Amino acid sequence: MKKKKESMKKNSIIPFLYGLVFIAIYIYLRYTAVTDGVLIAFLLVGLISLAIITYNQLRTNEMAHRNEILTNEAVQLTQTAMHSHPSNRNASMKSDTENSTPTLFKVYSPDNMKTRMSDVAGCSEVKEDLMEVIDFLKNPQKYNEMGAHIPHGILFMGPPGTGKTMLARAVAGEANVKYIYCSGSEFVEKFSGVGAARVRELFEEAKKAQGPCIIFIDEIDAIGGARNLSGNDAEKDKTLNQLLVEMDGFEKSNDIIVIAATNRKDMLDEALLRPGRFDRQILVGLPTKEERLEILKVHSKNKKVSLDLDLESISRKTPGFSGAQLAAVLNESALFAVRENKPFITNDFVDEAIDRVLMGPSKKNRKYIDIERNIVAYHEAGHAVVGLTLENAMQVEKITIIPRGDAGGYNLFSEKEERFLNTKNSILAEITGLLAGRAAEDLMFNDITNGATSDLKQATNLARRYICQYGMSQLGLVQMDDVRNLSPRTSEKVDIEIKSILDECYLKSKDLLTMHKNLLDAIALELLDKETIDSTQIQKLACQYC
Ligand SMILES: Nc1ncnc2c1ncn2[C@@H]1O[C@H](COP(=O)(O)OP(=O)(O)OP(=O)(O)O)[C@@H](O)[C@H]1O
Ligand SMILES: [Zn+2]
Repeated sequence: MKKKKESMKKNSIIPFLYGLVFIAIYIYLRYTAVTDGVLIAFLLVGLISLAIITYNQLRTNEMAHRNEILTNEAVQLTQTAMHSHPSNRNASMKSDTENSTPTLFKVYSPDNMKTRMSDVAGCSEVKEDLMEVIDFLKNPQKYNEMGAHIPHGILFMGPPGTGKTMLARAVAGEANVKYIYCSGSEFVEKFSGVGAARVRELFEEAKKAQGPCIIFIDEIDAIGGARNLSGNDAEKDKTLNQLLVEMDGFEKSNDIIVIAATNRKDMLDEALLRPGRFDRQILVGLPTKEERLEILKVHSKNKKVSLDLDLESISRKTPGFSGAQLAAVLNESALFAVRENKPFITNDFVDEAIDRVLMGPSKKNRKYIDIERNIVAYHEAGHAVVGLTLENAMQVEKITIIPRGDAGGYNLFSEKEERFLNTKNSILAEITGLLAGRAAEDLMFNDITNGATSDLKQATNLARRYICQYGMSQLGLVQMDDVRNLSPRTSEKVDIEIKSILDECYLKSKDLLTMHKNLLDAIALELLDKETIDSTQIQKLACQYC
């Protein structure tokens, strides 16, 4: 309240001063040789501008007051939510509403940082990179004496769930330093200056440590997105500017390290990536097969697993899974075991859990009429036949017609061998495989369903990347990644090219299905009988009918 009165007092000084200056000039003019007309004009202009200034000041006062009330409410709500969440028991949330703008970050003392590098499986190169940072935090004087500068800003880039937060916590845990967590989205506010004030307070909190400290900003893209040229988002720009100011203000001897994480580096403002800011950028990508195995080992350590649980085979069946998804698979399997009253997690539970994590819960109670069941069986068999017969296609691990999430059924594919590069032929094979479900429906029933919606979406996106990112199409060696920069003519050309690739792949899949019609029938009939078939059964049918 006191603060509000003070700011109102400060704000009313401006019209008051303006009024004084105005009266002084009027008196001066009155006693000099100006005409009455000039005097009246001066009087009018002066009074109108005084009215405008006073009105603006009153509005600013009102906005600041509303702003304060709303942010106080927001803090109270978040505090309630955080205290009711068990994972936040160790975290203390700052909310100094009396003296400054409320903040929404969590401060952890070194004793509360239990995560270690050994808890993070895989990412050995990333961990190696971070060892130097940990050493600096442990012995800053060693580096300062040598005149060596350690980067104060580190940017983790990579898909969700790949362990970025875990790595930041592990750095703080290993170095035994204070850790402050916040999410970029918490700085996004409608009201002028609130986000910037929160950034200031975040850095003040870090400086309080009077020693090494880590600030982790998750989802930095929420504040660090490219600044708005149209000036529509002035509040967000102010917040980002404040972050830049704070980072530029680091002294050489300062031992605060800011780690930020993003899934969208392309969205970030260039200014953030300049030297002295987030100049060490580390890619935390999806795990390889070996890394998936290591992650599975870490997460199965504290679980009751059967002796024959084949982690190797699970890692093979889960290409593209993040660490978080793998952790979820093992957790889901444990839940299945409890539900079924079994003493251990078995391979069957894990298979079921992979399906669940990938496609959502099964909908066994969803009843198909017979014709729909037939269509789904042929649709899935269509995907499988192309996978089995087309060179460069992925290996089929499992096919099911048990509906899950939005899907009527699905194929689980694995990589024949782990590759880091996609060839032109393997991309075309993937598009052909994606369109094979629709092709089988058309071929067998002379009609088509909306069951291929997600296949078409994936195929179209892949074809677009083939043209616009990889430069593999007839349009040649061009990068047209940013659709916003395409002229209408080029856009049209891209659309025509996408259609031509999809049409070609569709014809190819229809040809393959016609050629291997016996295999298609055999897989569809087996699916209608058993609902789910695994790789051994699939291989058997393939040998018999190919
Ligand atoms: N390399 C890993 N080793 C062990 N566990 C992992 C690994 N990567 C992810 N996990 C598991 O996934 C969970 C989520 O990981 P984390 O929050 O660190 O991911 P993130 O990259 O920060 O995700 P987001 O981008 O969604 O914030 C972790 O708590 C952990 O259980
Ligand atoms: Zn499909």
